[in-house]
Amino acid sequence: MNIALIAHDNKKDMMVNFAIAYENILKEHNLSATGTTGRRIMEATSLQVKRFQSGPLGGDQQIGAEIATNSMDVVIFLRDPLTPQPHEPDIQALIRLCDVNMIPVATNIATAEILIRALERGDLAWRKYVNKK
Ligand SMILES: O=C(CO)COP(=O)(O)O
Repeated sequence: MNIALIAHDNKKDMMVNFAIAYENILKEHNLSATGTTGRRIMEATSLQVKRFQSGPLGGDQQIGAEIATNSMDVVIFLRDPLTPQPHEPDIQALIRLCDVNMIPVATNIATAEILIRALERGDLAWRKYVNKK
């Protein structure tokens, strides 16, 4: 499965802890991330992560392009709803495209935990059968 990992600055420690806690599950998948999130995950774990641009510099749009072609299977995006983001339109567009393509997306840690356990159980195996680019 192709998994996107994204976290706003106030949620990056949480994302790093998530990646450490679930490293054994995540290592079985193809991981992508926005620039800084990906760097932080790779510094803290032995996971290999394909890094796009930093979010405010276009990383959300790059991952959005993957989502638009239905090439992401799971998106974990730990958003900070209490801090204004300069690239808010990019964030909204990314989440909208998940809904367009029915891609499972978690925007907080509580849902992220549920999604990763669903992934481990094989509940997301149906993603293999959707049309990809
Ligand atoms: O801003 C982000 C998502 O909207 C995250 O980008 P970084 O991982 O580069 O900080």
